[in-house]
Amino acid sequence: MSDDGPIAEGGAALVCNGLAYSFGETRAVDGLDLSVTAGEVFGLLGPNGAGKTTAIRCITTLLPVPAGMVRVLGHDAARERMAVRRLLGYVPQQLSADAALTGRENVALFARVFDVARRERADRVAQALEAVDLTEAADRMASTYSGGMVRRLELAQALVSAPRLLMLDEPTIGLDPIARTSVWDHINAVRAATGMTVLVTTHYMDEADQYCGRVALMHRGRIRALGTPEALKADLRDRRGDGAKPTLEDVFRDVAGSGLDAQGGEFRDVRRTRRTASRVG
Ligand SMILES: Nc1ncnc2c1ncn2[C@@H]1O[C@H](COP(=O)(O)OP(=O)(O)OP(=O)(O)O)[C@@H](O)[C@H]1O
Repeated sequence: MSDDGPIAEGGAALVCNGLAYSFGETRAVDGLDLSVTAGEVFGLLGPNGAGKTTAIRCITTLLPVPAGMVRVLGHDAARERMAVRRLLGYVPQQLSADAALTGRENVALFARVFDVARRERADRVAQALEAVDLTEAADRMASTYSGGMVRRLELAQALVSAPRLLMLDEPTIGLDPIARTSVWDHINAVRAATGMTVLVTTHYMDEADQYCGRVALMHRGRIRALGTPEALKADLRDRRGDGAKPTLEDVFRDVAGSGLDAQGGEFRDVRRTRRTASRVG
C-alpha cells in the first residue's frame, strides 16, 4: 500500500461524484455518484444503454472525465491518469486476447504494456496463468481455447499487473453455467488472496445476487438504487406487503419501471453473446 500514493478517502477504492459524459446529444452518464469500498465486490447493473460501459471507460481513463470527479484509491482519474492506470485491471466486453498468440504470450504482452518490471515478468505471467488454472494450456495457441478459457485468459491479462481495483465488463456473458461459475470462483480466489476490489457489470441477476456484496442499478446514466441484494429485496417485499419473495430482477424492474421496455433494455440475459470461442477460432 505504501507505494500507491494517496490513501483512499474513507476506505473507498473508487469514488465518483457527479460524473457525466455525453456522446453528442446523448447523455450516456448523467451525474453518477458512487462509492465502492475497498475489498468489496460491487455490481453495476442496468439495462442496455444505461451508461455502464461509458462510466467504466471514464474510470479506467480510456475516456476523459469532462464533468464531475473520479478517484481511484485517492488518485484523480483526470489529473493522475498513469497513477490510476497502474492501480487498475480491466477486462473489457470486447475480446482482448490475440488468437494468434499462446496464452502465455498474451499475458506477457499485457505485462509489458502494464510496465511490470522486466525481471519479474516471467514469474508474474506464470502466477497470473496459475491463478486462472491455465498453466497446462499456457503454451497452446489461444485459438484452441474454449470460450470459458478465453475469458479466464483475459482475467489473467488483467491480473498480471496485480491490480488493486479490478473492473470487469460483463465477464461471463455468453458462457455456459459451468464456465460462469469457474470465472467467478477464480475472481473470488484472487480477491481472497489479495484483498483487491472488484467492480463488475453483468446482466445476470442471479450472479449479482450470489457474488456481489452490494449492487447499484444504473438507468439512463444515473444510479437509481443501491444496497446489498438482501436489503433491496427486503425493501421491495415490505413495500409490496403481499407476502411474495421478490427477486433482484423484480427490484430493478420496480425501480426502472416502464422506462426499461421503452429503451428496449432487458435485465434478464439479453441473449447477446460475445461468441468468444468462434471469434478467436
Ligand atoms: N461511441 C459511442 N458513440 C455514440 N454513442 C455511444 C457510444 N458509446 C455509447 N453510446 C451511447 O451511450 C449510451 C450508454 O451506452 P453504454 O454502452 O455506456 O451503456 P451500457 O449500460 O454499457 O449498455 P450495455 O449493457 O448494452 O453494454 C447509449 O445510449 C449508447 O448508445
